[in-house]
Amino acid sequence: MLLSLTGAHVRFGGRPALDAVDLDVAEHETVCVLGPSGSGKSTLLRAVAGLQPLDGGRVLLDGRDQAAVPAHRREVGLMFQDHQLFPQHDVGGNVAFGPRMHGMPKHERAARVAELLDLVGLPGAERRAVAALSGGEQQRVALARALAARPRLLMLDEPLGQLDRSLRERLVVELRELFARLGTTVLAVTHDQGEAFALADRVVVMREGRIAQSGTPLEVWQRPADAFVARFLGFDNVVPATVTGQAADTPWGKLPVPEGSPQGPGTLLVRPAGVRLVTGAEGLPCTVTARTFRGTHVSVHLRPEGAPRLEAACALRDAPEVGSEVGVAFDAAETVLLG
Ligand SMILES: Nc1ncnc2c1ncn2[C@@H]1O[C@H](COP(=O)(O)OP(=O)(O)OP(=O)(O)O)[C@@H](O)[C@H]1O
Repeated sequence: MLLSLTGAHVRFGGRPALDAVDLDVAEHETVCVLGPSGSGKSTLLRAVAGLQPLDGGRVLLDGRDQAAVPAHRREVGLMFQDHQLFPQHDVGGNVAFGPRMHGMPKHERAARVAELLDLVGLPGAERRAVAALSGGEQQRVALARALAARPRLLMLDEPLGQLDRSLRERLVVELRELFARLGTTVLAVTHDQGEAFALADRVVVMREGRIAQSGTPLEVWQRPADAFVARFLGFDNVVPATVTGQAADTPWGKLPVPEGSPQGPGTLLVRPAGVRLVTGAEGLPCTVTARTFRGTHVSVHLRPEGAPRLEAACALRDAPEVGSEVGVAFDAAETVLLG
């Protein structure tokens, strides 16, 4: 493992910000830490970078305990969300900062800077003023600067935080390609699940200083560990359920569940794609309370009588009007028992 945290604890005024965190990052792996505001993501990065001492547990880089290693001697690069470029330096001066600090000779530095600006898609931008760059360009310069010192581990805090959506979606693809090409090991934190799922080989979901779930994007998406993770991912159709065979008793009535589902009491999730609108008197009667266009589909909000609200994903042309009465049927293939 390139990075291992074992039993990492950090407390602020008695409250845990990191609570018994165990986390491994393998060489060449990109791990994205995801979680709501205040769940401990930045504290985790700062602890690895040596900017935040641990109250318990260990940080190992390449198997070596980092307790006595000061921040500037750890082989990690850190890129913060407000990219903090030096406004008095041009682009080249910003990217060359780390190599200069490490005493790299001038001609080597120039070659390294040119290579990195090429990599991040800003070839020949050395002499441009950072104030004259767009937000996305500044982000790339910050990334080139973080990569310039060739860190063993690159850590990104909300790397694309302030950019608009289309730029973020484009950059996330470019970053993934770049990291694969360079073989960079990356630990990134974000509160944006789309970003995390697009960038990561593995996502780690945090809750109140603890790891709620760790897995590949597909594993976490298909099988959220619990109701918290499911809701954090934006799934709202989550209810208590009791499973017997291939049926579950829920507040929405008896629902079909996949073969092999855990039996007895539990928590059930139905993805919006598994909430089908049916005609006439069939299914669970619901009132349509809202419709939101999502580009590829319409998210339809439904209020059943005396049961928790539901969200359905509908084709654009099939979405019913707000206020209409519809019936709902459930699809076992889109239903998951959590935990
Ligand atoms: N220097 C500090 N002093 C006191 N409390 C702190 C300090 N830094 C963080 N905390 C607290 O520790 C907890 C975790 O904070 P942290 O910044 O790691 O969360 P986060 O997941 O990165 O949040 P965000 O997404 O808002 O950046 C929060 O409750 C926060 O208030």
